[in-house]
Amino acid sequence: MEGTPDSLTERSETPGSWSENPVWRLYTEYATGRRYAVLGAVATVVGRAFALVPAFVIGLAVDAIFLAERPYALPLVPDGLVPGTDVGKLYFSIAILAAATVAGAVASWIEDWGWSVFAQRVQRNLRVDAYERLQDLELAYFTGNRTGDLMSILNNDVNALETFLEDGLSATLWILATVGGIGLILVGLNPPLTAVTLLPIPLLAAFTLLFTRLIEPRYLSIREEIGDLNSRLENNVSGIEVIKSEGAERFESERVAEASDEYLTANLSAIKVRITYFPGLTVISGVGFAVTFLVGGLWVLGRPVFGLTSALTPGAFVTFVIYAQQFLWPIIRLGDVVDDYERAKAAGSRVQGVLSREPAIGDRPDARPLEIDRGDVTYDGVRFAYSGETVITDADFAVEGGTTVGVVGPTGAGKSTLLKLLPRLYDADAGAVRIDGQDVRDVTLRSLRRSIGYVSQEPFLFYGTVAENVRYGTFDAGDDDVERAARRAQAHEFIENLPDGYDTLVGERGVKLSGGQRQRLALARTMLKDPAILVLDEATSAVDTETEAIIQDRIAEFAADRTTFVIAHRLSTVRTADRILVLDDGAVVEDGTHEDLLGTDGLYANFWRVQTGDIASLPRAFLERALRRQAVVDLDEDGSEQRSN
Ligand SMILES: Nc1ncnc2c1ncn2[C@@H]1O[C@H](COP(=O)(O)OP(=O)(O)OP(=O)(O)O)[C@@H](O)[C@H]1O
Repeated sequence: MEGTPDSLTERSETPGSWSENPVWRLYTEYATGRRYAVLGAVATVVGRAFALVPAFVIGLAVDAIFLAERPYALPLVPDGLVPGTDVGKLYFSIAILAAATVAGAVASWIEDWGWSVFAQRVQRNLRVDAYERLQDLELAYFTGNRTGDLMSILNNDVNALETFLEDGLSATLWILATVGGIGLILVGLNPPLTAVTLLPIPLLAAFTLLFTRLIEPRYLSIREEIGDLNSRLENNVSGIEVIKSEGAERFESERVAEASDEYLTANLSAIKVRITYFPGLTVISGVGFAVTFLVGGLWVLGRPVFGLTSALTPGAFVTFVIYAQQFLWPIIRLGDVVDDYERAKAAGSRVQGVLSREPAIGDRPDARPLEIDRGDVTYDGVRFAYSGETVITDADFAVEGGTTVGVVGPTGAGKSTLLKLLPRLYDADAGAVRIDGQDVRDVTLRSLRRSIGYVSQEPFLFYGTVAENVRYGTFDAGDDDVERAARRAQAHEFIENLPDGYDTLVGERGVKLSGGQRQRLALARTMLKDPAILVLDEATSAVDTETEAIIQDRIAEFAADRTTFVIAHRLSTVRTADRILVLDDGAVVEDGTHEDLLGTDGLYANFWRVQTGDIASLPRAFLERALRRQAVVDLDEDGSEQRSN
């Protein structure tokens, strides 16, 4: 529902959804460099094959050179290549060991390269897609979630998924190749002893299952805590001016410490489980290995175990024991993979929360581009609520194209909200907003927003040059157009006085501009866009009255042939408007020209008295209401602003 965004951490309950299997989903949807994964996979298997060579050659050398128990025969190596003397065979064995080591190192390089390129590309694609989907979501989603938490999803969670792809997938294949290859060799060498080696496997599997059950909720809670911590840090860095001016450093340090403590607690809880798991795996496989060594050793000595025996030469036993150790080691490494996978899964469920959310405001399937004729705007029985809190109770009015309409009213009356329904920053809950007879929900968002210039109360400047900020949204505009727009918005003079003129860097880390200068840049941006409909939401509130008078002239000239809404507290800003709408508690209570409204002697007339300093003649009822209204906007216990009635 509008205004009630889902929680970021909401997880899909669909069985088999990709939060259950993030790797598969990532692989199928985001892998553009699959050939790199294939290269990595081939290199993993080939590398494993080279790693098997030493144990085999050492066992063979013991039996053939030192004990003369079997002939020196290597698979794939023609007998003619094998030297005749024992010393020659020893050198030959060492040469093979060296060659296998070098070949293994080359394979390892290719393996790392292949998997890394693959994982980095998936990470890039996933981040870009998650960002695109996020920015398509409606404004309510952003006001309902914390910036730091969203950043944490786009950064930390996407990175956690990439880590698994880079290390986890290659390690899984490495384990499969090692266990499969060595398992086959062990069976070939001695099936009964292989059965002994396999004894700890069911125990390892049960232990791993228990680990995943315990670690899963802990990793999810870590991801949530890191989101909380990020939000706190992001909020404090943005609000550093208030922290300093309020002397709230200690208070904020404590809040950061609290969030860090919660993150620490969540981490320690997971660490306790993880550090128990790894030694547990080592103990189980170590005991298993000791049993293999004992049983095999007794068999080499010709002693049966539980009535069972098997023929085994010392060299074959050496080979078997080295392989058995190599067989159990990957199973311990499996712990790392399971651990990485569990982290990736927790991160995946959060990324999925973004990816699976459909924008509440988007184009209908049959949406057509908005066609502007005269620029008439109609609000037809419009109602709107933020999270169930009704703000627009009934807006019903029609504005003729080309008209300039002032919108005034007490603070919190719903003026900004009313006009945010026009470019569909929010959608009305009931009724319809129409432009030239077309319901704004029936036209494409792109065409709608191209046709409306919205200058908000607190304009945002991106880090970049002044020219880039003015050009924002009309990216193909030339320098002359930018300058013309800046002159119209009465911004050219102060821009020329900046250190690098239009090339001065502004926004975060750039030159600091005053509120009035920012507003003029935003105005220039909208004038450059040249929209058919203009909404100025307190757009000149921060400039001094003298400059405002000059801007008013320019705005009037610019607005002459386009439908314009001007929200203002300073009534002088809207005095000359063709028409003024007075809003109170979400409803239009008065409608007319400045003179009409003074004649009506209602809310507007009283505002006018306030602004002309004629306080003495204000009716008592108006003053009492104004005082009551001040009490309406209150702070709740969390410190967030709320309407209390
Ligand atoms: N994103 C939001 N989520 C929830 N409530 C909101 C949101 N934005 C505004 N409100 C609430 O809606 C009411 C109307 O706000 P709005 O900004 O439209 O009033 P306004 O008349 O423009 O006020 P002002 O003159 O102070 O700018 C206020 O009570 C405000 O607290």
